[in-house]
Formats: sequence, C-alpha cells, structure tokens
Amino acid sequence: MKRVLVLHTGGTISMTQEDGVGVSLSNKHPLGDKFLPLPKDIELVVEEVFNLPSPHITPKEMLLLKERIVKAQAENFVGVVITHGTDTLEETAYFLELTLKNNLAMVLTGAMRSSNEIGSDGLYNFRQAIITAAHESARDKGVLVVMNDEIHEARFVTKTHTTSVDTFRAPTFGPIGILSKNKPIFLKDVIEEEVYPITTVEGTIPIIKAYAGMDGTLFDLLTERNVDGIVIEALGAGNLPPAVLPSLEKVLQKNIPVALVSRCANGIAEDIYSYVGGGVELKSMGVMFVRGITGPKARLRLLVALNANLDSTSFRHYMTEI
Ligand SMILES: NC(=O)C[C@H](N)C(=O)O
Repeated sequence: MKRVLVLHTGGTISMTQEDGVGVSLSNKHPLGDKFLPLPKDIELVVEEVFNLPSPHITPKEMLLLKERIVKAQAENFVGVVITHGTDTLEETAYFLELTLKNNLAMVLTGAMRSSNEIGSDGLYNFRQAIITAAHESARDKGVLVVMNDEIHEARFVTKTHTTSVDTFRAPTFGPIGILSKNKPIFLKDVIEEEVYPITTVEGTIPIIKAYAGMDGTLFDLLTERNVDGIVIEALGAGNLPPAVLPSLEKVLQKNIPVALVSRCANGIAEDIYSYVGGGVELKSMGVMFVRGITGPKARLRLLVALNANLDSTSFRHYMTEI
C-alpha cells in the first residue's frame, strides 16, 4: 500500500457557497462526503491541521505545517498532500520548499470554485494531487503545486488570475510537468534549494512596490519603525526612481537588509542600467538582487535567512545566488 498523508488547511477547496451569503468555510470538510475514485493501492490518512481562508495564513501556520511534515517522515508515508486556499498557496509552498528536506513527495493543491459551485475543481485537483504524491517520480522534487492538470515547482509558481481555474502559472519557466488521467508526467528537472530547517519565523519584512513618481516616503517610515528587512518590487530589469535614493541610502546605513525583485511578471532582476537609480547603482549601494522570484517569495526567503542566523557572507550568497 502507498500511504499518503492529507493535511487540510482551509481555502475555497474547503468552502461552500450559499445564495445571499457568499462563499465561506464549512465546519465539516466538503471533500469528505464526495466519492473519490483512486487506485486501490493508495491509502489516505486525513488530518485537518487548521481551517482558514488562506489570507489568514501566516508564517506561523507555515511552520506548523512544516513540523507536521517532518514527523510524517518517520510514519511510513510516501507522500503528503496539502489542501490550501489559493491566495497564498504559493507562499506556503515556497516556505516549505525552503525549510524541508526529505524524500517524501510533497504536493499542494486547492480550488478556484467552492465545493457546491457548478464546475467545482476541488475534488478533481485533490485527486490529481494524491495521484502525484503517490507516484515515485514526484519524490526528491521538492515541493510541488498541482492545479488544473499542471505540475509546478514551488519556486516559480504564482497565481495569475483572480477566478479562472487556469490560474497557477510559472510565467518565465512554465510547468515542470503535466498530469495524464492516471499519472504525473515530469518534463523538467528542478533546481535543488538550499534548505534551512528554521524553528522560528520572527521578523517584520514589508514589501514596497515601485511606481513612476515614487519618492522616499515609505522607506523613511519603515526606517523609523526599525523593520528587519525590506523587499522592493522594482521597475523593469531592477531600477528605481531617483527620488527614492536618499531614503534608500538611510535604510542601508542602518544595516536593514534590502532585497530587490522586479515588478514584471516575467524575467529576472539584474544590474543592467547605469543611470541614476539604475540597477548598477542600486547593487553598488548594497541592495541584494534576488533572481526570478516574486516579491512575496523574496520576503519569505529573507525571513528564512534572518531566522537561520547566517553570517553576512552566507546571508548575501543565499539571497542572491538562487
Ligand atoms: N480559491 C481560493 O482558495 C481563494 C480563497 N480566498 C483562499 O485563498 O482561501
């Protein structure tokens, strides 16, 4: 028998829709009542870790999940499926990717339509996630996201549409696999992450999105608040308006780590431009260019780096050499 641990955490996959009320969480998990056609050699062990809409999930819940999966390693499972709200699913997936090293298949899934809506995708995604987690080819691939018959790696997957079932994409790199009716088919290898099994998630790390005409106000406010780090979603290839620079300089002088990604959906941030506020200047000021991931993921990476107590060389290496 292939034992798969199912960890429910809430989200639309756990919700029902009521006319005049809206979509809300059910006390009893709606997937539990549904017929789930699975191969006979798969045995499920189901736990509800919490029951939250995913905007209520914080790194503390992510840490709880991580600890549950660490225990699962000694419990004879081949894989773990985590059902999760889609709004922050990619963040939980990436946090687990950065903090867990094991040989289990780890798969997150969710739904864009609640359990009783027409065309609900929850039961289908759940089944495909279980099939993936039970398959040996999904082991040693880090944390995967299975939605809409596609398999994505945690590092690059992101929610791109507010309501469509075809919402999870990896804009620059594409999916790493697809699902046929009864098995996962992997098309690409994944890059192995440096793992830090942190046990705390302390630190305030806001994200600032750059825009035309931006000045240093937000940076000044955050410097006064003594934040532990800042992530900037910069313009284009990794540039900022010149009016930001004096305030950014003050942030860096206070030794607050600043990580930079691009606000573009595709591509990677680099030090290409040498005009005032361009990437060349930002990098020489000490801003860490984080390649290819989104702002929320750079924020989690910074949180992991801070809680792993890395020395300054390893810290910078971890943030920039990904
Ligand atoms: N489709 C979903 O799961 C969205 C929901 N708001 C959540 O993230 O909990």
